[in-house]
Amino acid sequence: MSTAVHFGAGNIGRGFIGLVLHEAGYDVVFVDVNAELIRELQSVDSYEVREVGAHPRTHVVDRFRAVDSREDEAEAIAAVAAADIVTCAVGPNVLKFIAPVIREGLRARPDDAAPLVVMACENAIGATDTLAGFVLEGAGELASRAVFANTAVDRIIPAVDVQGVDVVVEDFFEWSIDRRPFHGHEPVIPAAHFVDDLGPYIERKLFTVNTGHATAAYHGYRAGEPSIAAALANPAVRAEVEAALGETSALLVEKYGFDAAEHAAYVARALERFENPDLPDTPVRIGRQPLRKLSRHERFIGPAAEAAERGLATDALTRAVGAALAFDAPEDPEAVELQGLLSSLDAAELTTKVTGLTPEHPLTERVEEVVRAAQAARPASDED
Ligand SMILES: NC(=O)c1ccc[n+]([C@@H]2O[C@H](COP(=O)([O-])OP(=O)(O)OC[C@H]3O[C@@H](n4cnc5c(N)ncnc54)[C@H](O)[C@@H]3O)[C@@H](O)[C@H]2O)c1
Ligand SMILES: O=P(O)(O)OC[C@@H](O)[C@@H](O)[C@H](O)[C@H](O)CO
Repeated sequence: MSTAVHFGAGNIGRGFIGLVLHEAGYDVVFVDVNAELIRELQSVDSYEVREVGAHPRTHVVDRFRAVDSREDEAEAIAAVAAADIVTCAVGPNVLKFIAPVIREGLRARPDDAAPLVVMACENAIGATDTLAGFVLEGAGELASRAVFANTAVDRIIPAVDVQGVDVVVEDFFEWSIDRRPFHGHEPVIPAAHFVDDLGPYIERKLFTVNTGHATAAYHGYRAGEPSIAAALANPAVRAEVEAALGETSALLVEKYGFDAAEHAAYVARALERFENPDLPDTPVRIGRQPLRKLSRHERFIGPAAEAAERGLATDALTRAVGAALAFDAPEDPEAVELQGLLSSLDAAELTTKVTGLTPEHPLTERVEEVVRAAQAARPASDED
């Protein structure tokens, strides 16, 4: 039996990647550091993945086990050493923390074992390359023991409060995997699709689905909307989302030669997905970790910088940056840190630190303007 080790038994782990690998015939080993989640997974023989939307369907995942890598790192390492595939969905900022377990798992593999397939499933460009860098740091000799392949993952899974470890997901998913590192020996995962060039897929997804989602979330949050559906029902918010996606569409169509009508249909589908009435989602989940989302190669500055370099419009994307700067959800550590930076740095310092834009970049002046506006709009407080 083939085995897949998946790091991150959260929404994507259980509701998307773990399910797809299970249905591809793999025994799945979930590795997580959330002790309560692992205990819950260890206490059941199966869990349900409930697809909601126009085509509702329920899947049962029943060939898995769960390991708490904080409690029992040796077991997690042994699972990697014996696995055929390792995947992860932990968040891009967490890759460095799972790398040592994967590294020691690689080291423990039999010398004659087939190379381990390693694929990060994160909302970030080149996430597997980033993971590979951490895994092989000081262990370059292990490179021949693994095949690292970048992927793009797309399925909206909010943190719906369901009983136990069942997961509610949208009735759509897309998992695109770069086939080039496999040199013709791709793993058999029928529901995934292997592509010769992942670039267009990951940028289309990140700069359409995630840019649109985050634009709706940040403008919606600032407008006081409680859900993403309500945000998109707010005409002013919807206009901002459509304008921002108009700008990323112009970039993607020019950069990759996408058919404009086909891309417009992809955008329209994304908006429909956001509004799924059976999938309550919130601005706070979608806007989580604003410093990550405002960083240089992410869903706002990534496309806006490239659009500015091409002389394309960026006003809506920079307005979305302004809305993101007002995201002060107290339960989000990055939102709290961002508000601290807004009060302690000047516009130029904050722009450089948060967005990674150089002072001479054609987008920088416009971003500094929205930073100054955000700083001026912040309520005065004692410590300011
Ligand atoms: N939820 C979605 O709609 C969605 C869709 C596509 C992509 N993504 C991406 O998938 C990734 C995970 O998102 P999610 O929504 O599943 O988040 P999540 O919070 O539901 O799951 C993340 C899991 O990682 C675990 N984790 C944290 N540190 C760990 C460590 N050191 N070792 C092992 N596990 C660890 C957490 O305990 C949690 O269970 C993110 O990159 C996200 O951007 C999410
Ligand atoms: O997961 P994040 O924090 O990168 O972004 C929040 C949402 O936009 C994201 O989870 C989407 O639901 C997902 O990327 C859809 O495929």
